[in-house]
Amino acid sequence: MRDKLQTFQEYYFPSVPPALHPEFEHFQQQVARRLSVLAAGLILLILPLFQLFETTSGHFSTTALYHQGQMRLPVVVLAMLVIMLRLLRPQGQWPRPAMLTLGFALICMVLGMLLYHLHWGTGYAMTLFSGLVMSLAVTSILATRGSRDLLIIYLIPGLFFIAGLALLEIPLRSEGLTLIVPLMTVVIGVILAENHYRGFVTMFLLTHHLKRSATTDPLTGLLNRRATQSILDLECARAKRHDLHFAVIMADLDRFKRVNDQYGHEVGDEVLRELAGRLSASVRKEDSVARWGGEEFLVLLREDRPELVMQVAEKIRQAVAGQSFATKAGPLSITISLGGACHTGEEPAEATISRADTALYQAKEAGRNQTMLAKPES
Ligand SMILES: Nc1nc2c(ncn2[C@@H]2O[C@H](COP(=O)(O)OP(=O)(O)OP(=O)(O)O)[C@@H](O)[C@H]2O)c(=O)[nH]1
Repeated sequence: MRDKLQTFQEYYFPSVPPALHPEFEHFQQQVARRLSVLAAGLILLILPLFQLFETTSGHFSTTALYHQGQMRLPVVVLAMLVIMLRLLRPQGQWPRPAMLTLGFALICMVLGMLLYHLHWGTGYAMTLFSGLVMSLAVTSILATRGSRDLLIIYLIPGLFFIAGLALLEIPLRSEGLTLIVPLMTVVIGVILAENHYRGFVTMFLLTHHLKRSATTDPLTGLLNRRATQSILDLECARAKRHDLHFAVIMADLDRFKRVNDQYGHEVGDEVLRELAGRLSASVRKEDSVARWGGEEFLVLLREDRPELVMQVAEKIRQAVAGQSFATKAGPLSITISLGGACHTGEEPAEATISRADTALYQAKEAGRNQTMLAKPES
């Protein structure tokens, strides 16, 4: 029952874990960027067309046309501004505020026009009322935070509209305008917006999950080989351009086959997981730790001083050998061998790794539980 409830909640009310909030914020900005440009484009297409249609229809007085134009103009200008921002500042933080302002202005416009036509009894109010329903559908799609955004878009214009109705003494039951229609519209809008928002959350969580699976090793949670290769290529490019060098340490558990053979793969996996934690704890935040292969790990240091590389490698060696690994087969004494290499000149990452591998091989040859540093590239 509890599991079913949890599945129901995850399916219908997915939520973003706090740790992912900054990434989700970025995702929402991206969605808002796309939607705001779409909305601005539609506004620029539709509002002038309406104005043109009304001007040529002959149903409106010049004054009414002038007032309608005045109410449409700010929204059109805002839409133009959004398009300009997209062109001038494609990566700026404007999309969400821009979208809220656009939605807000659109609703102000429709409600203002509705009030205007109700007050002057032009017979156009019902058409505008349909326009209001359409705008609600549009704004609920624009609301990337569901009903929270709708509240911002509707609250103030809605209050002004109600105040306007009271001040101008317009009866609510006018030209078929009943309370039930706006209420139903609001309910549908909120459901649409919330559904849309939850769709975003699900899409974000799925994308995040896919990205994570593509870049991390499922057993240890460390970066996988593919992701590390891209990072190393970037580091090489950075080293070439900014003269910022790096170093790699290859680390390989000693006689790990024996652990597997003696205690089974599950215990071996426990050791690998525990080792991942110890490796990560031995380096700085700006460094990276990756699972390079079976029981082989790669540490990328944003440093290339040989004495520091040796110091870190030694720290890792001691972190492994100095304390036994708690497993379900009991505490196990494990050791690790390490080989470090500093990136030099313009050598490709593979060359640095290969030198670190050679140093690692020498450490194994020298009796294991050792650290060795590769000679600089000749
Ligand atoms: N449990 C577990 N074992 C793994 C995993 N990946 C690789 N291994 C094991 O790691 C062991 C590697 O053995 P070898 O390459 O012979 O090396 P070693 O026994 O560590 O000996 P040296 O490296 O020479 O010290 C093999 O038994 C693999 O099965 C894994 O994901 N889980």
